[in-house]
Amino acid sequence: MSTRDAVLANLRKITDPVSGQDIVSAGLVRALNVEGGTVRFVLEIDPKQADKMEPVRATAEAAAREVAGVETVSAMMTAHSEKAPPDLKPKPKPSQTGPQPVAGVDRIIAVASGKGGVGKSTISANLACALAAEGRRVGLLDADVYGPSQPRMLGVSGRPASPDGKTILPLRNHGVTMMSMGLMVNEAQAVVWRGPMLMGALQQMMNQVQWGALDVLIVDLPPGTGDVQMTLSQKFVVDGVIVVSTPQDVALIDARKGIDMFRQLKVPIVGMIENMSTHICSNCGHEEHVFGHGGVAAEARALDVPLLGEIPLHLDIRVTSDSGAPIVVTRPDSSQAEAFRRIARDLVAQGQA
Ligand SMILES: Nc1ncnc2c1ncn2[C@@H]1O[C@H](COP(=O)(O)OP(=O)(O)OP(=O)(O)O)[C@@H](O)[C@H]1O
Repeated sequence: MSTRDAVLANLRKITDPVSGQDIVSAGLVRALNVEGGTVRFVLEIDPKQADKMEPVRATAEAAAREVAGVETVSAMMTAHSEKAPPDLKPKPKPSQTGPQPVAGVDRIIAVASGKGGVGKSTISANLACALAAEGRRVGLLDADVYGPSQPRMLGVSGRPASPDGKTILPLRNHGVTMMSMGLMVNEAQAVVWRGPMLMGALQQMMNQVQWGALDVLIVDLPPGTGDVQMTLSQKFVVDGVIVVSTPQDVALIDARKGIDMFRQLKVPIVGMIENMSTHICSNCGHEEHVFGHGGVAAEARALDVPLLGEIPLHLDIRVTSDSGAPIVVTRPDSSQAEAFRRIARDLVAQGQA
């Protein structure tokens, strides 16, 4: 029996609590894909049943893992669609193993940081919205499984649908097409994810999400130099990476490590952005250098990479991000928004985005 048939046989032993049938006969198992020891599939469910179905997903994952030769399993849940026919055909193996482009996507720009909490997601969201305002067709993939924040920042929620069982429909707001790994996995599960599962999920996000025709896909990476960064750079043609840092020494040391890694992976460095550069008091407009100022500019010079811009630390940037409409959308004429918009315009002018 092939691994695929053995996986299906095990999945047939699991009952769908909604229909009472086994989950394969009930048509819940979609996009089953076996590649070497890695098994991936989607459980297509009614979003109202998400809580009830989470144990089923976990059981299905465990059942697939019991099959001899299977090392890693990733099962995701997507919203149910009445029209979807079951799709259990194996996908053709990619002919090449080097970095691949993503269909319909002109450029992929990653946004990285060495350290967490330096504002990488805030910058990704604002840049995406600013590029959309410049008329670019923009996608934003939140690849930060450990702390997905783009659904909150762009004000979208709900589980993405999969109308054909093969592709996943992204969400859209503020002119940006968005998908987050956080919308597919629950956070408690994501924190224990390791290399192969992350790799599988990232590949699914890049290849199975219907991005449509995009001028640029921005990938908001997790902080640091881990599996997601490596997989993205090795499996996909990443046209450039933007490294975000605060001016503090600790953040800069980690940013330098990040730049070293991307250089080794042969990903071009688009430049660095200094975030929380100066603090502007929202009451009196007084400027203060809370984390020092100019540290990133000096580091960029030392590393011979461009400094793309400096974003002030301002309460409105945080409040607008937290409320689901980034500052470039809510207050496009403010000086804070202008800091992002200038970077976006420069990226367009340089042909980067
Ligand atoms: N320039 C800024 N001014 C004010 N607040 C900011 C600024 N940049 C980011 N923040 C706030 O700092 C917090 C961390 O930002 P964000 O989530 O973007 O960081 P991150 O680097 O993506 O973090 P993580 O590593 O956890 O993914 C958020 O509450 C955000 O609103």
